[in-house]
Amino acid sequence: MAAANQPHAIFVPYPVQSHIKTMLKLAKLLYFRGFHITFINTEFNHNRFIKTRGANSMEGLHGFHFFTIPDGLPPSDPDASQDVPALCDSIRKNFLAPFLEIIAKLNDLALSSKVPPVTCIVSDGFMSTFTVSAAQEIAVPIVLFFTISACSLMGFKQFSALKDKGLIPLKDASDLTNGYLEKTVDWIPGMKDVRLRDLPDVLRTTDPNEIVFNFAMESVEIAIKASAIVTHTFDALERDVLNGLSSIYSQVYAIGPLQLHLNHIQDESLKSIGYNLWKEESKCLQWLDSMKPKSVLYVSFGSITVMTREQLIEFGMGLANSKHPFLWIIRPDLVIGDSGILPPEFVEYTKERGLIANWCPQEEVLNHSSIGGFLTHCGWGSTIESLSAGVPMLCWPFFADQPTNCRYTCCEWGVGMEIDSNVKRDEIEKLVRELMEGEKCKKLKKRAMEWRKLAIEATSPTGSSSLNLDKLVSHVLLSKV
Ligand SMILES: O=c1ccn([C@@H]2O[C@H](COP(=O)(O)OP(=O)(O)O[C@H]3O[C@H](CO)[C@@H](O)[C@H](O)[C@H]3O)[C@@H](O)[C@H]2O)c(=O)[nH]1
Repeated sequence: MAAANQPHAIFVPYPVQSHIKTMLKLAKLLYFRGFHITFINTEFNHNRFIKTRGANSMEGLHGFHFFTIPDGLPPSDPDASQDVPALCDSIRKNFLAPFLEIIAKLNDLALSSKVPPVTCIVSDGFMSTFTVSAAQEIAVPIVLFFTISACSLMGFKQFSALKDKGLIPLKDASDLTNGYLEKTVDWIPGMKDVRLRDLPDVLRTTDPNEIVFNFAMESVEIAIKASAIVTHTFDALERDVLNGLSSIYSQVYAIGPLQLHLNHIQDESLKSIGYNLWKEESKCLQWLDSMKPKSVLYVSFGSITVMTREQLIEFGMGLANSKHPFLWIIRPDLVIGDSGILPPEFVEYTKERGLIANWCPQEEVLNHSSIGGFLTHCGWGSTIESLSAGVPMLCWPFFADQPTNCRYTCCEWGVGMEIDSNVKRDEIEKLVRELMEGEKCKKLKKRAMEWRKLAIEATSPTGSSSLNLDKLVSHVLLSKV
């Protein structure tokens, strides 16, 4: 029997690794504050979790259940990331009906007291195209959780204004290379000196009907109708942009970094329900145990980035020539049309000081005493995890919000150096040396440790993120619409 007055939140992540992980963390935090949780994955991702983590892997928290929605896409490789434009298109067209069916089913179960009635929806900001109307239909509050930085959310939110001003879509493909993207945009609330190229690269299209461009623009516009907006950041890190967002959306809460809140919960059951769609290789931590403090560069490009074999080799030979130890995550689907096998000279040069794995427990890796730097694609999950661990970064943004995160990491927060998009081994060698040794390295590490301290403060019981989370729960999630 479920308690009829227990709050019941439905969680709807955007169906890719990083978003699911961040949403699961917030769901667990609410669970430990007494919420009943229904978490919705696509069938594709649910099956991947079961395949990777085992048949019972989605169990272990009483009152924390999973439901699935078909993703509406043709069958694809069960170990690979999916096609983002196809997903966005399908979300707009196919997700509302099965979502309403789940809500109806839950409310039926509530009639026989098997679950509490649904009281609120916590939707990924990029699922707003169907979740906001569903919440209105059943008259419950809806929180849109953007699992990205405040600066990149602000970047996406400017798309409609940039379009109205005729600045995007691009007039011609030559605008990608003729310096047009260097144009400064000086009127965005809370953002100074950003160039078009620092905004989410989804705007770099010449096609006004491009799917992801329109999907992103629509998602952040619909967000105005939500009860509240949440971002995975903290006030001290992005105060100006958060103030800017508050002038656009009615209630904005920065509640990150979520892992640091979870670190306060001393309950073994927290470990049940894992976050990863790939299996973490624990050999990584054992290998790090054998390395010297702060000596290892961690290299990972997240869950969606892909690259050519030529790019992989440039990274590999740059790492080899830098002579620094490294742990490099090469997902099975990282290299386009290739198994990612590196040339014999790379293997020869690095066999004593390099480890390659398919996937690792990244947050444990970043917090390991042997890690001295992170070569990243600037996904927001990786960026905030690196800031939380006090680890400086080399940045090679690949797509979406990553150019914005890169700009802030390097120019505003002072904890990173950017790698040219046309990656070359000599530049990698030079930047790895700069990050891991010498004067610049000291400055970046000092700054990274300062951000770590502020992140820990924000998630202490009286810190800004903890207070924002308290307010989010009491003023929004437990309120009536
Ligand atoms: O071996 C690995 C590699 C990664 N991770 C985890 O995977 C996540 C990767 O997330 P992120 O760094 O955000 O990268 P993407 O997977 O690329 O994330 C997508 O979603 C993010 C927002 O959630 C966006 O910022 C990115 O641009 C978008 O590509 C992080 O939590 C990592 O800890 C592991 O646990 N082990």
